[in-house]
Amino acid sequence: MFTEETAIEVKGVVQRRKHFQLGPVELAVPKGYVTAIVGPNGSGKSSLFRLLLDLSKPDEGEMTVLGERVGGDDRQLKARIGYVPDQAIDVEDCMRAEEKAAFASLWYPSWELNRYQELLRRFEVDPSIKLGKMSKGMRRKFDIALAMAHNPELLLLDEPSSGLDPIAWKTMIEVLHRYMERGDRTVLMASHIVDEVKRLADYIVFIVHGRVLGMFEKDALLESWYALYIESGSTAGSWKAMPGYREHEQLSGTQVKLVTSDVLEAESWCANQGLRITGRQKLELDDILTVLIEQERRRIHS
Ligand SMILES: Nc1ncnc2c1ncn2[C@@H]1O[C@H](COP(=O)(O)OP(=O)(O)OP(=O)(O)O)[C@@H](O)[C@H]1O
Repeated sequence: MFTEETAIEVKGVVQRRKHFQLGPVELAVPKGYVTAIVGPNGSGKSSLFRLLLDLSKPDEGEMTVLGERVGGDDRQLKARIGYVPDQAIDVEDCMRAEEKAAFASLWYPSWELNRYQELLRRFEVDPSIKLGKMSKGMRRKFDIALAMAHNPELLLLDEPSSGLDPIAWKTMIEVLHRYMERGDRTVLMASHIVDEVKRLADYIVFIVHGRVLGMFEKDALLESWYALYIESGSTAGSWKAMPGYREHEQLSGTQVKLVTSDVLEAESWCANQGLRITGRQKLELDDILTVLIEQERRRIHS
C-alpha cells in the first residue's frame, strides 16, 4: 500500500527480455532518504529506472511514484522528478547546453534559473559548449545540474558519478547532501562506488541477475556482516546452523572462516557451541555484494 512515507512503490513488476528477466520486483523506497541500488553489470538497475520513468513497459505488475501510478498521463509527475540516465542522450549532441537548459526551463514549472546557474558554477561547466563537444565528465556534470535545477521532489540518478574527476565527485556529494537537507526529498541512485554509497545512502537495495535481494538500512547492514575466524573443533559440517550463515571457508589446519549477516547472534551461537573466535572482520559493501552474487549463482544452478 502506498503511504505518505513511501516515494516509490513497485509491486510484482516483471520485464522479460530475450536473454534477461527483471523481477518480480517488490520494492518500497522511503520518502526523505537516499536509497542506493547496488548490483553487478547487467543486473537490471538501468532497466528499473526506465520502468519507473515509463520509458519502457513492464510485462506484469504496477508502480507508484510520488503517489501517482506509472503508465498514466504522467506529464505532471515527470515535472516532479529529476533524472540522470546512465548514458547521455545522443540526439541532443548538437544542442548547446544553454539551449537545452532553456528548453528544460519551459518544461518544468518549478525551474529556478539561479539554482541552475549556481550548480553550473559549482561544477565549473561552460554552458556555451555544444553537448556533443563536452568531455564525458563535463556532460555528466551538466546533466546533474539540469536534473536538479527544478528542485525535484525525487531524483533518479543512474550511476551519477560515472566519468567525474575526484573534485567534481566531491562537489556532487556536497550538492546531494545539501539537496537532502530539507528532509522531504528522495534520491534513488544506482552506484558501483562503495565510497559514494557509504557517504550518501541511508538504504541499500541489492539487485543480482534481475532479482531484488532486499533492502537494508545501511548502517545496520555494515554493522551486521562479519567474517568470523574460529577454531573448528568437532563442529565441522554444521556451519549452516549459524545465525546469518552465508558461506564458510576451511583455512589452514582447524581454522575456519565463517561469513554471517547477523554477527551478534552468530557470536552467541559460537559461544554456545564452545567455539573459540580467534578473529573477526567487518565486511565492506563490495565484499557483501560478492557473497550475495555467489549465493545467487549457487541458487540459479541448484
Ligand atoms: N533495450 C533492451 N533490449 C533488450 N535487452 C536489454 C535492453 N536494455 C538492457 N537489456 C538487457 O537487460 C539486462 C539488464 O541491463 P541493465 O542495463 O538494466 O543493467 P545494469 O544493472 O544497469 O548494468 P550496468 O551496471 O552495466 O549499467 C542486460 O542483460 C541487458 O543486456
